[in-house]
Amino acid sequence: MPSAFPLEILTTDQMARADRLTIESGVPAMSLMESAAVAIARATSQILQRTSGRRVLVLCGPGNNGGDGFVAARLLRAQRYKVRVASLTPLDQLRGDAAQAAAAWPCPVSSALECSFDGIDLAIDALFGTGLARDLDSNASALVRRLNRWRRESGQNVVAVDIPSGVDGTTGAVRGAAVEADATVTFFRVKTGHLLLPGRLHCGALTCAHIGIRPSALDSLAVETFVNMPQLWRAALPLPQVDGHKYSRGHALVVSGGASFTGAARLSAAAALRAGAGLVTLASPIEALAVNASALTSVMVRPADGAKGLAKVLSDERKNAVAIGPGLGVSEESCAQVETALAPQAYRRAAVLDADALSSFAGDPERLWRATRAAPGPVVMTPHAGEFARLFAACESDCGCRSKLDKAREAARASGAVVLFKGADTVVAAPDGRASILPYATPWLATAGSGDVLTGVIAGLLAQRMDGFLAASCAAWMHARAAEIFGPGLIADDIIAALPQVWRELCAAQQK
Ligand SMILES: NC(=O)C1=CN([C@@H]2O[C@H](COP(=O)(O)OP(=O)(O)OC[C@H]3O[C@@H](n4cnc5c(N)ncnc54)[C@H](OP(=O)(O)O)[C@@H]3O)[C@@H](O)[C@H]2O)[C@@H](O)CC1
Ligand SMILES: Nc1ncnc2c1ncn2[C@@H]1O[C@H](COP(=O)(O)OP(=O)(O)O)[C@@H](O)[C@H]1O
Ligand SMILES: [K+]
Repeated sequence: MPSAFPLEILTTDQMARADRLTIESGVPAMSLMESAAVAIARATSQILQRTSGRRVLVLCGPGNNGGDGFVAARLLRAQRYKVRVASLTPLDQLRGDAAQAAAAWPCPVSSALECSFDGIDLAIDALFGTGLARDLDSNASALVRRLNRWRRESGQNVVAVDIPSGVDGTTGAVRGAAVEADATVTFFRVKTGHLLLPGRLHCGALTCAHIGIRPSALDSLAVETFVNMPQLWRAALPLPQVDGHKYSRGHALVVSGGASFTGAARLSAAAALRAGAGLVTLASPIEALAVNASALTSVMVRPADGAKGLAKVLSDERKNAVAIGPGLGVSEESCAQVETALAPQAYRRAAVLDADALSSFAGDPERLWRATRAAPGPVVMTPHAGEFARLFAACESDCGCRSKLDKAREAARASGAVVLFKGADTVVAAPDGRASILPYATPWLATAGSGDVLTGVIAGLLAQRMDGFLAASCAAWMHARAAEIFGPGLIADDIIAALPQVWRELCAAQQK
């Protein structure tokens, strides 16, 4: 996992407001730019010390991102680095702080469109930052492509100021072309575009520098998007109590598919136990009872055929969280089972819907929303991109300018459920507007059954009565951390086996 960031994630509009509020409160804009440049110069010289490089090219754009570049150039020159500056815009067209920063640069400035990278040890990308308002034009795109080619061919480093130029700071989309950076230094708070793909892949090592904007600038921004890291959900993390017992840790029920599709639900069930549920029962079709029973030890198995059988097993109120979908099969009977799992009850049973529990409603998602909205407790849905597209066509059919985060939020509002939108940049969105973005997950997680394990971890946390949004966020993090601990060669079973180590780390941090 990357080093910790501040919890809040901003859009570029929110960042601009925080900036404005800070300047209105009396902090000079130039002092923010100076602090930003100090952080850039520090990151640059750390890399140059490592590579023993001395020669730096700073590419400056038309706005304040370019202004940061001019100031960083001056600071690095003062540290005796050999610095050249190239500008995308004629200097007489610069305005405000950027013009002031350029005026304080004591050496000649060349045109960025014609600049050479010959003999350069490191390039600073200060072309566009959070003010990027449209796709790069052909000149800027050509420059970015030339920079990327130089980086790949020379093996030298590129440091991006605030965000790699061409990445949309809010959506993470590439606007025509985008810089591929080795390190990105952003300011105050990370932006959504740093963590959503493809933006994250352009950032390299991302750090967030304090530049003098006070946290109180967040007060009026109503920030609802957070980095998915332990700080977000640590206070709600369920831990066994000295005076507790297994029932006080909750009882998760996992619904199994037919005889040839039982592995998925067993993975979920084992993961729910490892996530801390006091008891886990597998509701199995009678035809699959023998295979399930012979493959399980600490997970209990009960016969349950179809929706009726499930209703009978669920008549025990102590089964307070149900996971359904892995290996279930796409059918009308599956729809009926999901409706049974979500049926209004006098008590708050929680539910996780994954895989076939979602796909079974592809032809009539409104039917599923009726059930999720009426459900008595928290409901978490865990679609991957294919399942999301099938179920949330309305959130998908747009001009292409909405981000994964926007889509997940919209889906959560439409369904009244927490939506965990899987992938390398897993987003969790709650119907009340809260959302989290997982900053990192190893691609070794792309292996059969990995999603089934995630479903089980969520069910285990929900059984322990964790809030739906926090449980889904925590599960996504634990899942990713377990995979990171295990490392290369991972299969789904290994995620379950690594969960105790994740708990040990979380408990150790809790005791500090
Ligand atoms: N916020 C803070 O607290 C602090 C922010 N700081 C820094 O300021 C940066 C934000 O500065 P910014 O607002 O001037 O925007 P920036 O990214 O330089 O670009 C805007 C310029 O680009 C132009 N332009 C836009 N798109 C274009 C395109 N496709 N192709 C061509 N041109 C395009 C646009 O022109 P226009 O749209 O007006 O035609 C305008 O001239 C931020 O990333 C950080 O580095 C720090 O100093 C510390 C404090
Ligand atoms: N490239 C990737 N990087 C990080 N995590 C990934 C990547 N691809 C998939 N994952 C994660 O792996 C899991 C796969 O789940 P899913 O697609 O449902 O698989 P399955 O159905 O086989 O269980 C999800 O948690 C997803 O976020
Ligand atoms: K930049």
